[in-house]
Amino acid sequence: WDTRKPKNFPPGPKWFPIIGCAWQLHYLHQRKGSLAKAIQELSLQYGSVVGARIGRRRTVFVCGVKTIKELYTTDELNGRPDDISTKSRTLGKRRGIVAVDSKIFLEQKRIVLKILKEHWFRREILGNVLEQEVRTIIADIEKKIVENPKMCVNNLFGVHVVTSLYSLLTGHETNNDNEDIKELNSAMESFSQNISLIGTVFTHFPFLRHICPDACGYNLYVNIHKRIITLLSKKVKELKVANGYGFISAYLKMLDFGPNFSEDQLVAISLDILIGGYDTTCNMLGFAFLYMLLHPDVQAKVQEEIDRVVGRERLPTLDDRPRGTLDENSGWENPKAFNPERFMKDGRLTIPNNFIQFGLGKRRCLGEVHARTNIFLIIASLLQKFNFKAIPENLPLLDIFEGFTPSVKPFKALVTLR
Ligand code: HEM
Repeated sequence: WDTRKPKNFPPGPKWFPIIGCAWQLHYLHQRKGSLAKAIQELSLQYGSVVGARIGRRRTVFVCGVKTIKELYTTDELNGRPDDISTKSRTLGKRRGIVAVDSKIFLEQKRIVLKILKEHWFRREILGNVLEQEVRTIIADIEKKIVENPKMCVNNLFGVHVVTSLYSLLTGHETNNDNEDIKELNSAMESFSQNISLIGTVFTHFPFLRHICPDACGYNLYVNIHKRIITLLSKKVKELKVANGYGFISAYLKMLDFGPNFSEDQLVAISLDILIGGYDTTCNMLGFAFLYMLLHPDVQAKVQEEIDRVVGRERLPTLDDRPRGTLDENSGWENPKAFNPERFMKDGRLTIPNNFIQFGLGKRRCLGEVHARTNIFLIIASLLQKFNFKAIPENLPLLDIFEGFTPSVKPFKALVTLR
């Protein structure tokens, strides 16, 4: 609760007793509309590394590509806190990959990547599963067009993203798949709307969970994780006798590899895969389609390219990816302009070093192959089949909703068959 800053702590706003600088951050967050913008504002004053204290937690914010890269690639900064938020997600003990560090982290991440490479990141498996899933999204949209062509675009993906992650985990090898996917999708929706990566009231003021566990978000946090863990534990039990081909079955065969391998650890890793893959993929798709609405000229160019490379007779497949360019978009020279063509040099796709949306170093995203494949297939296939137009009386805004990770606020589009 000390208001004095430790020696060498990065510069930042003044600390008050108990709350630290939570109030200043909250005020700036409200005024700027998103935490990222609030931190950018602070970095103008204090530099690219800003020191803060929110309740008990000392927090350091890092701004700018150069400093973020340094953060990702400095080993000492790959640790994770052993606190109430990392423990209470997995029933009282730190488990999985995201919330652990040191040797157990390196060992478990290496094994997970090995299993994914051998069992999932293969053209004939990942490509086929995701291509099938895209056909289901298209059928859903066609049905919706008949009912009402004005539809909420960012709600179109959740259940499909869950289904693809569920396939990765289970290989769809049990009897209750549909009911389980429904429950998982509902839990993941609740997760991404109510839980924030930057923490919530009880993570910054842990004592509040004993005084007002509902109001400080503790009960919700524990209950949402419990819902997901209960379902995953049931799946692990079923797959112990089903002997399937998904990630869970492969890991179950390794339970005698050492003291860090257990069913609880397997459930926690599966939770990490869902949490790492759901919100991020849905949000990236939300942003991509919002930009397509705001920039119909870019949408038309992308459609022109799909028609030229793939045609209209069949859906785009993974094999078309090297011949298309639309899954890469971010910008540096004029970052606020939506200009995917900035990544084309001499007719070839050229990805700059600063393109680090999947992180870098030891903590780099382990689902990158899955995410890139899924995003490519969904965007290419939907733009081949449909036109997405803004609705004049309901124009979408680039307002940020701060869920688990930032997303665009729900928006509607007029969707028609091309
Ligand atoms: C567009 C989609 C995605 C984006 C933008 C994204 C981004 C990231 C980033 C930046 C990190 C590093 C976080 C850190 O430094 O702590 C990360 C880690 C992670 N991602 Fe992804 N991700 C995406 C999709 C996925 C998918 C589909 C999966 C699962 C199949 C996944 C699973 C994970 C896991 C388990 C980690 C933790 C790795 C670790 O702690 O070492 N992600 N992701």
